[in-house]
Amino acid sequence: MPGNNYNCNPSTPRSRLERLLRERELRRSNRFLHPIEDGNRQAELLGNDNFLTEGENFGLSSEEDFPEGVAAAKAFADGCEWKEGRNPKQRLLVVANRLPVSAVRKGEDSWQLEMSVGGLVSALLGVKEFDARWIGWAGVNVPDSVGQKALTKALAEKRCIPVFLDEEIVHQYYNGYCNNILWPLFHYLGLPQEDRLATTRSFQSQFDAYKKANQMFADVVHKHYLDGDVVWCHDYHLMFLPKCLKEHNNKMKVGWFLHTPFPSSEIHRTLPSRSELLRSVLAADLVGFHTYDYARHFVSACTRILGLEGTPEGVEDQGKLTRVAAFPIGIDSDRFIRALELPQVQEHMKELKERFAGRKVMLGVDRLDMIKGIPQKILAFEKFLEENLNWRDKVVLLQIAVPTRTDVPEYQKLTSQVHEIVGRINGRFGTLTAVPIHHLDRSLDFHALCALYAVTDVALVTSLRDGMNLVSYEFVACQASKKGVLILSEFAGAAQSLGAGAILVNPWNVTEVAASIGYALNMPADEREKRHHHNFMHVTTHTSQEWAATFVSELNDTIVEAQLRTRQVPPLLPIQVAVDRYLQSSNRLLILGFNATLTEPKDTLGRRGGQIREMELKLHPDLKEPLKKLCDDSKTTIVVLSGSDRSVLDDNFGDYNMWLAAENGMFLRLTMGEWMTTMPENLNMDWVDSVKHVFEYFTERTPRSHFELRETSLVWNYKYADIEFGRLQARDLLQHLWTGPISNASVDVVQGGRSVEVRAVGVTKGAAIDRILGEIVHNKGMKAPIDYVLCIGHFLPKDEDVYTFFEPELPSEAPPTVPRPAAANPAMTYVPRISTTKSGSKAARLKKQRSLSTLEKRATVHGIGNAWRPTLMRDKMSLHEGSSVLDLKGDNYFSCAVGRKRSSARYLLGSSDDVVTLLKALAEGS
Ligand SMILES: O=P(O)(O)OC[C@H]1O[C@H](O[C@H]2O[C@H](CO)[C@@H](O)[C@H](O)[C@H]2O)[C@H](O)[C@@H](O)[C@@H]1O
Ligand SMILES: O=c1ccn([C@@H]2O[C@H](COP(=O)(O)OP(=O)(O)O)[C@@H](O)[C@H]2O)c(=O)[nH]1
Repeated sequence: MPGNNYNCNPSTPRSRLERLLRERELRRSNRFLHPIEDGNRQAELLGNDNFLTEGENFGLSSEEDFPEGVAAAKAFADGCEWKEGRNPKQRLLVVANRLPVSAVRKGEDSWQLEMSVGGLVSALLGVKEFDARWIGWAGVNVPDSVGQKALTKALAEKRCIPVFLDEEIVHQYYNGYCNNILWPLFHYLGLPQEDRLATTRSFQSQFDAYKKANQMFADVVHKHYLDGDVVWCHDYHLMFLPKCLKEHNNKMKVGWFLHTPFPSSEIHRTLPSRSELLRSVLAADLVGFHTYDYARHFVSACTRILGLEGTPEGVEDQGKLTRVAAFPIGIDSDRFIRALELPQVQEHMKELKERFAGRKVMLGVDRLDMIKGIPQKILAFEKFLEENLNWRDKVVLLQIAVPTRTDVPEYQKLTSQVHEIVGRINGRFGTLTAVPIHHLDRSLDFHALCALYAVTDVALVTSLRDGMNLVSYEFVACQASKKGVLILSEFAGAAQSLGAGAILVNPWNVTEVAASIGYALNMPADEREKRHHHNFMHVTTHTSQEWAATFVSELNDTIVEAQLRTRQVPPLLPIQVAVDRYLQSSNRLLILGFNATLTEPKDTLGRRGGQIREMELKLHPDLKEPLKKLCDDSKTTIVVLSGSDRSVLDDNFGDYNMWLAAENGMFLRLTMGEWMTTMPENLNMDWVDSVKHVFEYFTERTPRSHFELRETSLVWNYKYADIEFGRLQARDLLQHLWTGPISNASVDVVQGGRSVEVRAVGVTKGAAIDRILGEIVHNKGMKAPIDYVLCIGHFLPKDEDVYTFFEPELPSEAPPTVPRPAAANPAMTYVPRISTTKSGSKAARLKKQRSLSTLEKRATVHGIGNAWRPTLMRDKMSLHEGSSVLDLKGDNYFSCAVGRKRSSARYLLGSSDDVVTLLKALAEGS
């Protein structure tokens, strides 16, 4: 129980930032307090070079440790603080396509396990803070159960759990969808160009295999999952996994991290399965990227492609927030630093120095992948040799090109291409005893790699795109004595962290890279030292341990924050209760919004394709019948309260027996009667023309935006425009309005999700309902109090006062009553200012609406109606006998927000389809 380990403390961090700062301090002091323990762990690890024995490595250790990140997160969550010493490690299920070990079959039931190559594996090897298990594919097809059983057992010793994928799935999912479609696309190489038709044809079957494979990973997770585990999904192979996991168990803590770049939304939108993949990832609680740019691209794809809301925190869909943030990965730098002290590494270094004595060593270490820019690198080196005769026998380029994804044709082509260029250059510049390029199509073991890093003068990383590139980090970690130079592609994520110390290049610019090689080789010692120092500090402080601890602790926080948010979300409307109470009541009032309450719900496609159709507001066809029935019930009064103008309400509801309140309640009519205005007197509308001018300007300059000129307000709507451009334009528009046309005007500016509305002060639904209610009570000559109110709408926050209007001041308070009014005022004490107007031109109506209704005149004559008062008239209202207009008995009030999660309404309904269900039930019941 977390509670046992924590102690409530007033200094408990209250905010995320505060907690992260606290955690950082804890981590630092822990490093200082437990250096030996840490050293032992390294020695243990290094003693088993490149191999994982039980209980060591990537957080798979069984030894107890100091789980600061988790403890602090829990402390934050519980409002308590980590108390003392040791705490059980948090269980972590790491799910990645590739296991840290790949299996080679040695017999029917015997297996040899080899270290897998790649940055993802390297980084996760450094994660030691957790009680982790790794779920993934062992890189081999095991069709027989004997083999599967034996391999499962062998892997269990490394705390690895296999997912068995057959050859066909691997072909379609890994070689096909992952490495031939997603990988090039995410690295800006586009969808496969050659054999386009074949690709298009095979696309669907590959995507199906991708989903199937993800489900297979999910099935294994379910088998091993225990309550409270954190499930951390990795990379583009498993974008479908968060959805599979959450569908099975919504309580699971799920994080997803992408190790590659996430491209601009313009690239992502070319992918046929673009929306499905984004939605699946959004099922996670926390989504992480290496850099802020990738995170920004992802959020932008969600807003542009899915039409969701991007916030500084992440992506919001119907009140559900998926947090999106940047978590730059690092390496286990100590592991490299310590390795350099080992005798076998020193021996390697000596050999290398002797072998290349008198020549400067340049190094490239990459998987043989088109994103790594190996041909570009070699061509730049060739150019350097061409232009610098004096360096030809004084420099050597060692290129380690680790074979990868060899079943994918693009990779096979790349291999031949690189071989061809290397051969040509060596033929051109080589001598009988030496060649300028040593190209190795193989991987090196850890010690050989460390030695190579340490003797290198210039490391050359020319990735065309790269999620991070850990080779550059490893090189820096091994250069404490040599202080060599790093030439780094500006398109690698690492450029954002090591950019200050490295020489940044555009790998496509061969001339620039060649010149940088010259600059690096000739760089004076003091400049090298300064640059190295800067990068070394970064690499040794931003480690893979920090990366994982931060991600997991943020994930824990995100879940706690989501729980807090959920607690603030009103519950769903208990439809049956609302119906039962309705049936038991005798004087009911139903206040219904129009847009998104009584209209048909719009799906995303409709939003993109049906602007014209959608802009014309139409009553949900399924509502016609129940609404008619409810309107004809003498015990029920219905008001449609909308921001729309009168003609829209006339068109949709003219045939029903109900009250229409247009323009946020500023105009009112019983469908049998004429329009009246409830507008406050002296409503100053002088600002309208200048605001209209500004709205016109922005509408012209924002494609697919439009504006509505209403009598009491103007609305500029950019719902259908490019969302980011729309927001920028809205910001400009507001800035312009505030400093100009409305700087002194008595207006309210209401910002909707995708709209800006300017209204005269006092034009809110809440203020209007007060006056509308008065008019209804008067018009009906109500004798008995209203004993049931149902108020449903998709109202903007500014208009939510309509929900609170009917709430009692205090929960236990009796409904408002007022003393019996004076005889001089026979009807009631409320003072509506209502005047009749007829439909006509807007200008004509604007003039007419100022005339007074009989009711208003009467009130004025009695000396109480001169001005509209913003106070709650509800509290002053009473019936003839002095009893209150409202007698809701506390519980007979159902306020309900449709399609919103944050609301002051008592209840929620998902969409207007739920409104249909409810109104049908009310109609049927009565
Ligand atoms: O598993 P493979 O198909 O053999 O590929 C190896 C790995 O390549 C990619 O690595 C990425 O992760 C690194 C660490 O975050 C990052 O530095 C690098 O820029 C990326 O390319 C891939 O994302 C991994 O899933 C693969 O395992
Ligand atoms: O012969 C080799 C060459 C590379 N690597 C490792 O492969 C990883 C490459 O990671 P990087 O992030 O640079 O790129 P990725 O291959 O993941 O795209 C680094 O940790 C290297 O140490 C290795 O173990 N043996």
